[in-house]
Amino acid sequence: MQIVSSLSPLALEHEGGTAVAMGYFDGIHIGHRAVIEGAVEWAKAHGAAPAVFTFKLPADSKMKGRRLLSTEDKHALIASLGVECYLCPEFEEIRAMTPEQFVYGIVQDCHARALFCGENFTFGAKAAGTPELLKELCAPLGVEVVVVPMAQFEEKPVSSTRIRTALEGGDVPAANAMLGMPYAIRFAVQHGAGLGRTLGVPTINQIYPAGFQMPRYGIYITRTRIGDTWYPSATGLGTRPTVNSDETKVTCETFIPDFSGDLYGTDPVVEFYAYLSPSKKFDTLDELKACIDHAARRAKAYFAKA
Ligand SMILES: Cc1cc2nc3c(=O)[nH]c(=O)nc-3n(C[C@H](O)[C@H](O)[C@H](O)COP(=O)(O)O)c2cc1C
Ligand SMILES: Nc1ncnc2c1ncn2[C@@H]1O[C@H](COP(=O)(O)OP(=O)(O)OP(=O)(O)O)[C@@H](O)[C@H]1O
Repeated sequence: MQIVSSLSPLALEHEGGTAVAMGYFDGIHIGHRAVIEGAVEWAKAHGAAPAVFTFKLPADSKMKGRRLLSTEDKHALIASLGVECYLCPEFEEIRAMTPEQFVYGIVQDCHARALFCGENFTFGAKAAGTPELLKELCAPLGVEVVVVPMAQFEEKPVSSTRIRTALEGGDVPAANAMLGMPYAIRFAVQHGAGLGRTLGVPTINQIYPAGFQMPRYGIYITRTRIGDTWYPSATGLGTRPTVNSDETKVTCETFIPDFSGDLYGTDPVVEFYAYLSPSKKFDTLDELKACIDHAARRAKAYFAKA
């Protein structure tokens, strides 16, 4: 996938132009996929290159909520859908553009023959552009506009915002249904206090980077990929009240009962499946160990059934 990080013309290998899916696409949920797959299919049928036009926000930006996906994982998911060109300027570069400037800019830089978006797509300064205006502006240019119907979950449109809310409430099945895949993290394994290992429940510690959306604090059934193998696992996300009194220290700790080995320096994928319970402040470390073992048994039973 060719990645262009500013608003500048794409270098295309052939004359067929592009079909461009437009939007922020955080999470690559089922609605996003419908828009992107629409562009990929159109491109295949018309001898064009499938493209995505999106934009980058600073990590501390509040504009699109907290991140569901890292830039790398977003790229990998979009590439896996068959997208060949990825145009991703900083938001500042496009913030003040009128809807007309925005559309003419994309059509020119992407050599676009078709533009794809969802029904809730907005563009241009103050989000003034609508899908109707997009069609009006594109008609004289001979550029086709395809507005994809909103993908629904429980009779309401899916959005990245709804997925964030589901995660905040610990409703993993809803988040996963809207994502069309398990909610997952892939962060580097950090050194912890080493207490888990002493207790016989070693954990990988992963830290959510600033600006990322965290699920509700508590204990989850997860599975973890090491190499090419998926292992049932149990994850505790939060402040570890039994062993830590600093409320600002939040960790995501995963115990993988059927694996032993050194995972420091790796970034295993941890997929979330179900919220079990809130974390507790236990009086003894034996009780903490029993809680972690219990969650691990639940995880193994969950995947044994699946
Ligand atoms: C499945 C699971 C559940 C956990 N539940 C709790 C909990 O209820 N209360 C708590 O204080 N810590 C909980 N933790 C975090 C443990 O305190 C932590 O993993 C342990 O102290 C080891 O930390 P270390 O990796 O820094 O050595 C949980 C961890 C896991 C993996
Ligand atoms: N449920 C959906 N069905 C189809 N297309 C969608 C859906 N949700 C968003 N889109 C489209 O996907 C593209 C990217 O959407 P974008 O990430 O900007 O918004 P979103 O998913 O609604 O998230 P947010 O809640 O942050 O607004 C846009 O073209 C948008 O219209």
